[in-house]
Amino acid sequence: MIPVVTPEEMGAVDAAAPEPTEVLVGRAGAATARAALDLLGGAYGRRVVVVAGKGNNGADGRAAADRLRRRGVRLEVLDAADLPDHLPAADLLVDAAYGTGFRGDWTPPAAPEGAAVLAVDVPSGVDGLTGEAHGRPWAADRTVTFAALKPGLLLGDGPSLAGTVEVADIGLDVSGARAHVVEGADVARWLPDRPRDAHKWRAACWVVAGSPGMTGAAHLAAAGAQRAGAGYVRLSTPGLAEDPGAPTEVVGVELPAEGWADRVLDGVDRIVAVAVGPGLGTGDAAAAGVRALVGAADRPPVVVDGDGLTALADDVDGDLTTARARPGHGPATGPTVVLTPHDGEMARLGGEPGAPDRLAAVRDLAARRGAVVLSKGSPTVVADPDGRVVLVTAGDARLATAGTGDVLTGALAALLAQGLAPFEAAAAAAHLHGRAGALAWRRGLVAGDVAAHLPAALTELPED
Ligand SMILES: NC(=O)C1=CN([C@@H]2O[C@H](COP(=O)(O)OP(=O)(O)OC[C@H]3O[C@@H](n4cnc5c(N)ncnc54)[C@H](OP(=O)(O)O)[C@@H]3O)[C@@H](O)[C@H]2O)[C@@H](O)CC1
Ligand SMILES: Nc1ncnc2c1ncn2[C@@H]1O[C@H](COP(=O)(O)OP(=O)(O)O)[C@@H](O)[C@H]1O
Ligand SMILES: [K+]
Repeated sequence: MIPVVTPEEMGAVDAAAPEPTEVLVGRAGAATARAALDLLGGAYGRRVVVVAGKGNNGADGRAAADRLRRRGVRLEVLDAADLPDHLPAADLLVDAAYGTGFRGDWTPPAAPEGAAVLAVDVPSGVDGLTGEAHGRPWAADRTVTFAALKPGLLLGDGPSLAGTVEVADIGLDVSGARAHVVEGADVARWLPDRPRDAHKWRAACWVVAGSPGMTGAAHLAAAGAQRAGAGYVRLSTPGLAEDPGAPTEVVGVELPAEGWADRVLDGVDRIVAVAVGPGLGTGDAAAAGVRALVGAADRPPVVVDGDGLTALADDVDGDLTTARARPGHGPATGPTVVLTPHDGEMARLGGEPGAPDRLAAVRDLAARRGAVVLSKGSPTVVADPDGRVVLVTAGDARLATAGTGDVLTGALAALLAQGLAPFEAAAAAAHLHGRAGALAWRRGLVAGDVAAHLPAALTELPED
């Protein structure tokens, strides 16, 4: 996992550092110079313009300039507060105007024609916390950031202005970071090996989704569960007697349109995880069923999505979502519910989509609900009530097609069924879902393709 530290948290890390700022600036400058040489493909005779501000970000840029000059680079260092209308010609522009201490607005003159742009810590003008661009910052080809990623490099305008991001170790201790970016190696570590004596019931899940005449979401969730490694998938659409369109290997179980939660609770003995909500509808019977199931003291871990989330809107203090799972089902301590809202559902749950500090907003909602919250988007953010947060950057705009959220719900249930704790199951599902989209088609992707490529995403994970 790659640590992610807010500008404010970075201030505390900095204050706790045993070394003086000049030493850290020296290392930051050295890392910047290395990245510059890499971008330039050499040193002697190359032309570099460094735009440096009056704070430590500027100091990093000046330290890099000193090193590059010693290597034979033709250097010009310009004061960010006093720039000409036209910057001199250059092979590389080093953007060291402002870093995490930026405030206000920044609309500099255009970058020199043809010059590559290297941003120091964050592209100047991009808010290190929110990723919001103020003014018209330069779009970097590469950003060298120090000690840890900053949220602003991952959120809002950050990803499109930062280019390729490299984290340079400058000797600061970021082991206390509360947020991380998930990598394939993490997912590989969390996934249990299939035991030699595996049998299908070891990873059985029950998908309760869809409504008569609206079965697509249910099929996609079931397919997501199958392809993310569930041993057995039971599918029920309340009020629907038969569902000939369901995937072949899925076992259909009939549920009445009303009062179905009791029937589910009666039948969950061998079921390790439940998914509820996609396409269920927003009628009273559906909502009552979701509330009764989620609030039951003897249910397996459950992932709630779509209309299931709407049914939980009034459960503002998490009375239902903090119900304990049945002993032996799910983790002995910690949350047993995962909520997977998109921004609209997030608002319905009383969360704050579009909050300036998105990580804090998701963390707050998880704490209030006593549940893991997976906030869908670019990137997806997962928070545990204990304050841990991960960002999943694997997915991209290819996933913006109807039904992909249903696939994610099923995949998440399958990972819960394989024994992952809710926080890790959510993070792993989002990662695999994003990778599945990336491994499928570049254009024309539909949600079923994402399910179909989950095995490829599982297979490409590094050996643990
Ligand atoms: N944290 C660490 O451990 C380490 C951090 N390091 C580096 O330090 C960077 C943070 O440094 P920083 O705190 O000095 O802030 P920085 O981003 O240089 O900007 C603040 C200065 O700019 C000014 N200013 C701001 N906006 C402005 C505007 N629109 N227009 C005009 N002026 C404006 C502001 O002025 P003031 O508001 O005070 O008037 C103040 O003087 C960080 O990103 C990283 O690169 C590394 O060196 C090593 C270890
Ligand atoms: N631009 C994007 N970048 C990354 N992921 C995206 C993007 N747009 C959508 N997604 C992902 O696609 C899925 C959409 O889910 P959801 O909004 O529930 O759609 P649906 O209800 O149609 O299934 C989520 O996993 C979301 O994170
Ligand atoms: K900068």
